[in-house]
Amino acid sequence: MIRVPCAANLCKFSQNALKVAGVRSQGSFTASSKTFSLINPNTGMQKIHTAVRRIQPLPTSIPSRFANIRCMADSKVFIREKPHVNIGTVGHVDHGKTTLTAAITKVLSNAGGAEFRDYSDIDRAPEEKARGITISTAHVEYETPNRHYSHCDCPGHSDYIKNMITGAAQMDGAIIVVSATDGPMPQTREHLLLAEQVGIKNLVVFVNKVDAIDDPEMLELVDMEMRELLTQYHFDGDNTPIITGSALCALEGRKPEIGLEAIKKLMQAVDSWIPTPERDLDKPFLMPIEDIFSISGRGTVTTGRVERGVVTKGQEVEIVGFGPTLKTTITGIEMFHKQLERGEAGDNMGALLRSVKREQLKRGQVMAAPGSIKAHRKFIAQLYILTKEEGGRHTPFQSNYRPQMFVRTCDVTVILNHLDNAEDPDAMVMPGDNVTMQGELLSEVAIEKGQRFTIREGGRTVGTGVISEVTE
Ligand SMILES: Nc1nc2c(ncn2[C@@H]2O[C@H](COP(=O)(O)OP(=O)(O)OP(=O)(O)O)[C@@H](O)[C@H]2O)c(=O)[nH]1
Ligand SMILES: [Mg+2]
Repeated sequence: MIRVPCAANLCKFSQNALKVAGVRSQGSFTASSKTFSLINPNTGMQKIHTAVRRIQPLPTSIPSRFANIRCMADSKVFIREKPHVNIGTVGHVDHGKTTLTAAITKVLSNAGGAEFRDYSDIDRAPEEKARGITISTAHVEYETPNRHYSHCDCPGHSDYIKNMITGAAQMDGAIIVVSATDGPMPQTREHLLLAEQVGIKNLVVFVNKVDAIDDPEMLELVDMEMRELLTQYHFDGDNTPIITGSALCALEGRKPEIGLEAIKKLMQAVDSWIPTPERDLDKPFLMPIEDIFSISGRGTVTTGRVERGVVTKGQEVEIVGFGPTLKTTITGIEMFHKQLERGEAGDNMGALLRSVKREQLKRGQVMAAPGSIKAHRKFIAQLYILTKEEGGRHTPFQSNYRPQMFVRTCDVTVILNHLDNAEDPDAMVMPGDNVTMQGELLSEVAIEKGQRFTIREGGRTVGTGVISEVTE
């Protein structure tokens, strides 16, 4: 059963259709609306369905793959499929992230691609519980002629840090806002560093508040400084689009040359410079192993939820983690007690394996397309350490800290140390800190750059992290 995160206003028919498809909404239903849309978080495809008496419009494969339901106010039947991209505004405090978010919705709402969201509406961000950590984020939705966007804006610096490390609202790209009056400031740098470490590859720069400067040379300076910084953090400093304008003017409908027009230019740059993320279905197959059974007369079966890619009966796979990689062939795929020819991202399936013994397998290994992932022992990660209030540690720790690391279905002891080139190798890591550390796992596990994980100690989560580099 999938729970639908947002409240949906759907009529009785849609409710039934969803029920049959195995989708459960947390919201209440009303009898007013006739169409609703489903956004597939894996493929980013958005489908708008019409509610009808018969429950046909929802194919049975929907439940595992669609997670969001949004109600469309009008009752016209239309199907729209646009690629979906997650972005956000980042940058130094007060540089205009929230004003820009509101301005984007205003400009796009005039073109029919958004619902206007007022500044106060966005800034009063709801608190989200992401893996036990409360993060304030506002999610705003809009679309350009080419793509559908979910846009995340956080109220405070620490919320950005948590959000980017936990991936509460994963960003495929971001708009970095920098005020023309100040130029890049400490949090501009910090967000660039974080963006790099969590694997965001493309950024667009918005130089804001140009209405408030008298000296146009200031703009050249900010442009130069931003390109230098981008290059320093391994972004494409030479070619990254830098748009100048005023979010406030756009929001207040003044000076269209730096208001409205700048926002249009910005969204064109976002459309073209931030690539559509590769769909999970197109990636090489990977399923973390949750459980292992041996079925007498048939062989060994592994179960789990397919994280990415597609697998078919007869396909060769590798079992990676805890010891040497094993090669085997999938001789059968089963879902809900039915034999199938293929499984794909989002499916919970069981795989019957050729000539592998139950004793050779372990929860925490992954089953993957050959050569697509390897087991490793050492890595560098960006970590956020929970505060006492967030259920984390009450006391700081130092190098040689040994919590349990949870990654996919695996848990393994990890030794965390300050980096070899750390300024102070004895430095304390305090609850609430954001630190870069190197980790050494006691057993080899399938990990890769960008992999998120949590660290736990005595049964409670004390931190969360993302791997920025695999070193050994
Ligand atoms: N003159 C001028 N002021 C602006 C512009 N954009 C935003 N501001 C003002 O700058 C201040 C900060 O704007 P916000 O949008 O709240 O900035 P923020 O980056 O979201 O700030 P935090 O969420 O606190 O980090 C507000 O007073 C805005 O009205 C602009 O284009 N021109
Ligand atoms: Mg803000």
